[in-house]
Amino acid sequence: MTRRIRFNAFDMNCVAHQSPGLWRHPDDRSHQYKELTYWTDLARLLERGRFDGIFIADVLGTYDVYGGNDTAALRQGAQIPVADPLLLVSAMAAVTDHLGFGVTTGTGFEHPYPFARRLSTLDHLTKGRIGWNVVTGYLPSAARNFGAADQLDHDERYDQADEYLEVLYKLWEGSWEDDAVVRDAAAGVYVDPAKVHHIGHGGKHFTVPGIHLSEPSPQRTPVIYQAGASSRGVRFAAENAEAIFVAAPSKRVLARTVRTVRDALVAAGRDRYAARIYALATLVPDATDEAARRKHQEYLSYASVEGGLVFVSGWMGVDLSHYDLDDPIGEVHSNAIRSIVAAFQESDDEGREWTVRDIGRFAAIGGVGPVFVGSGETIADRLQEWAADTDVDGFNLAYAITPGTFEDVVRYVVPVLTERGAYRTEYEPGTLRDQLFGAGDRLPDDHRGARYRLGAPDSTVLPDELSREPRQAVAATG
Ligand SMILES: Cc1cc2nc3c(=O)[nH]c(=O)nc-3n(C[C@H](O)[C@H](O)[C@H](O)COP(=O)(O)O)c2cc1C
Repeated sequence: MTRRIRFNAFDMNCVAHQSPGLWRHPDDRSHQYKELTYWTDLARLLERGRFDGIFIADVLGTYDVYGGNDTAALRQGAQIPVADPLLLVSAMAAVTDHLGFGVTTGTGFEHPYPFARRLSTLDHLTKGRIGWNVVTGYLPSAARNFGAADQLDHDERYDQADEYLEVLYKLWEGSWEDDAVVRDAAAGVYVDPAKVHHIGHGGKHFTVPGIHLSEPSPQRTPVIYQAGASSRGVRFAAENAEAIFVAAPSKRVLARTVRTVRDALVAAGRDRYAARIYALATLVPDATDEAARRKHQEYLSYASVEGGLVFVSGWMGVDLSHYDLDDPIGEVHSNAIRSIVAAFQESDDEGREWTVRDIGRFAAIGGVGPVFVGSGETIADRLQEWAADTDVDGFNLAYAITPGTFEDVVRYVVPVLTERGAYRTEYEPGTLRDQLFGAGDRLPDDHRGARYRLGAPDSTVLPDELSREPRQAVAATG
């Protein structure tokens, strides 16, 4: 049977998300990120292309690792200025019916209580099309602006994220019963208090005794996305994620990453295919291979190696301005994104060692994923070959220019894959989770979040008689 390929669009509320320098291209509209019409036009386009969703990245700091300050990042517009990802969703949801929304927020910067409500609100407003990309952060500049001297240690950030998710699962899955809202006009009862439960959470980082503020939304827990690829990150993803973003510069590294992730899903007691895996890639299609090659060359003429190094320094947590451009990357220790360091410490698919210049040039279009250039047929061949050889479910598509790259994908690549039976011909009905797995709107019973449902083993819900006592009494027992 022909293997089906899925697409996600990768964007961010800023200019030239993963293509530093390309904001100078005359056809790039990324500087219009401040206008709703940029986002609503893009959402319509992606839905026309039957993408699974749009994934909106975010950081809460500047890329000030390169050169030890934020001068180069600002000059390059390297994900700065950057605006809020969540506020874009309602507008895009209003002009689409099926497109999913994967929004990124970090677990280190906001208390889970108001965050739980914001995502429930978006799940209601999108009719169940919201996903959350759980990130633990990697920029020390973000931590500093929240009052810390530095970010927590790499693995500790994941430990804290574990508890963050525990609080959220308790609020989303265990607080309100499905039939709690009765809207009984005759009896004058809007909510049946017996069906709303105080979650009773007390942990190392958070104390949340009360109820969730929102009533149950179509999916309750949003689709959980994750992109950590270190060994601790993979364990976290395997326990929580339903969609996993991976990024690797070569097919060999990608295949190994996917195998590791799928093995980890099994080790976490889940099915090998319980999470959809999307690999980062940038496509440069045109009517012919030759036209696409010319277009790629033109894009490269705008790409900024310095901008690429600003990003990679931030991702690696290593100031690459100290290296000679022709130095190999060698042995470095990272407290940022360990998997990216490891990926570049391997030779590329041709067996060459990566130098600092190679990395800067490579990352200047589409970050650390491959760039496929050619006609729709040529690119479809590559995507099908990579999917078959690496076992990914699909691709998370960065852009060289926006929306031009996505227009080209919808125009040249989607029809070829569809013709080959490798791409969906229409959206299935239902929520984002149902679109991804065809197994309903809610988390499956073998997912970690299900353990916090009312009556499930890890529920800490307070007994009714305690939670409905006058507040004084509850405080005394808590
Ligand atoms: C494709 C991809 C997209 C990511 N997007 C973000 C993002 O938007 N914001 C962020 O803080 N981290 C982002 N990350 C970083 C990861 O979520 C994770 O925090 C990081 O990889 C560190 O974990 P690791 O060392 O386990 O890989 C992304 C990683 C990848 C591979």
